[in-house]
Amino acid sequence: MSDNKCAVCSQPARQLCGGCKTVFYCSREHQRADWKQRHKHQCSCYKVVASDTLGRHLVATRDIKAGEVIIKEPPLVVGPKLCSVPTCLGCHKTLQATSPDDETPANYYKCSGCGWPLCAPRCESLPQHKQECELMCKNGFTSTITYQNSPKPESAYCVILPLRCLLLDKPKFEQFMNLESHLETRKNTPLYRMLNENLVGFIKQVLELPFDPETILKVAAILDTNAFEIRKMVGKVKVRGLYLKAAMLSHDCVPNTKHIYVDDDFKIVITATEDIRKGDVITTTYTQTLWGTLARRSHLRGVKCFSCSCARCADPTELGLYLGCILCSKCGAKLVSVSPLQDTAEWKCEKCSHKIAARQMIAGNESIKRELDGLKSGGIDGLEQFIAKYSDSKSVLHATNSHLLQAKHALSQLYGNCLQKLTEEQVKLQIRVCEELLEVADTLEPGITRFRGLLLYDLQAARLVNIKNEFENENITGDEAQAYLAEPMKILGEATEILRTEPDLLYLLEDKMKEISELCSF
Ligand SMILES: C[S@@+](CC[C@H](N)C(=O)[O-])C[C@H]1O[C@@H](n2cnc3c(N)ncnc32)[C@H](O)[C@@H]1O
Repeated sequence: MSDNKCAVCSQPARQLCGGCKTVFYCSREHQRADWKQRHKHQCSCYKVVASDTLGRHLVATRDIKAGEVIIKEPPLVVGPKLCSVPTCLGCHKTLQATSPDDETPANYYKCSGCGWPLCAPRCESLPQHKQECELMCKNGFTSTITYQNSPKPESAYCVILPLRCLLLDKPKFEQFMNLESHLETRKNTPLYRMLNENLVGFIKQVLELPFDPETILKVAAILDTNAFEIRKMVGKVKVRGLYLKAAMLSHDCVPNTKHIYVDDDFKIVITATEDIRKGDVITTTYTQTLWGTLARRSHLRGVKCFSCSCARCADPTELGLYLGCILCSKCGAKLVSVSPLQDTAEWKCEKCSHKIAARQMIAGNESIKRELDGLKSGGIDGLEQFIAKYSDSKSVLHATNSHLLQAKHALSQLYGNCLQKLTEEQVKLQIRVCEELLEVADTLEPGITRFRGLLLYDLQAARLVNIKNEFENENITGDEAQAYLAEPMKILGEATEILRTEPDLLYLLEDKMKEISELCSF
């Protein structure tokens, strides 16, 4: 006898909806009736399937249109990252100091129970903090985090999110523990040796909870494998959240969805960025689009414990963009890996017989990465110099090399924030850089992605400034300027449509629209 009940009459049922495979019916009649009334609006457009390469993953059960919401769900649990700047354990905003006056220096508000810094008394009683607070009070634990002028990441936060998982009610905890952990692979890493001391010690000795070390470490490993990094500009939120359905999304280096976080409870909304056909795998990315294959695969192995073999990773040319490649020192053609899914494979020139070893390639990449990382915080000048140096005809980097693209992306963002102050040359460079990045985005993050939306915006804004400059320099007439304005304005419409699906960017959109209407009023 089946335990499943008909969604219409609650009688025992065996017939499963073929679309979402989650709802049962006792008969065809009840299935048809329910479809018309309710289920066609609720039937999910994906199912969870398993394969040897991807493990459990999501597959589209029907054609999905770009812009369609695939999943919207609240988190099972939310909390600070393992090492986090002081963050409110109630509302999860990055903490602001209380306003100092003559008698009281700047400080954080501290929870009256456990002493962890919070925004204000109102955050003490929020449900996500209550249970852990009572437990810490009962065991006499008080946080020692203090206010610092320039807040630094605190590793003390590593205990909070795993503790919240351990405190989930039984059915939720069981669902959580059913997720992939890769615990055996993680156990011998420096991070897990640290967690074995600090996290296990805190849960067992300080809080005296009856969990064995294996379970505690598995909780941390499940979080590392499945949690999403939640970022919200408002309140500078930077925490982690675990979503049961979204955790089933597999990775692809050219994903077909994007996600945003909405409402105070950080619901995740997964949206298709392109049309997805019935039977296609629904994917997200766990890594950085602008990194080359060696860097992406090494990152995925380190943090997610698998070796990616997606179409982009398997292609020595990375879909024709050659992000991870350099130029041959002998003939100037491109050096590509002879076997991109083997990180130790040598790199060979596409034209001549020149070869270099993988370790040389890795060392070269690391050295340029260090140079670029040192510049990113230094502002416009450093990035301009880096781009000029590596765009030189003698450079080993080509226009779509990963390091150059990252520098161009960082520069386009800085330029975009001060467009009206740029020199005419800088405006022209911004146009070139945005055009190049857009070509890359069209291949690697196609469709209605945030990356494309912001680039379209910055490109059109730069084109408008350029038209204004040309008009002021009397290179074009007023009528010509008005005619030239038509195209950027049309493309701005497309950018606005994309960015409308990103509520976090709405205020940015308003600022940019104001700037653009000022630009157009010449
Ligand atoms: C967030 S979980 C996804 C759900 C998981 N597959 C499961 O069965 O529970 C991430 C894990 O899925 C697997 N995975 C996801 N994308 C993959 C890919 N492109 N290739 C190989 N494994 C992948 C890896 O084991 C990874 O650590």
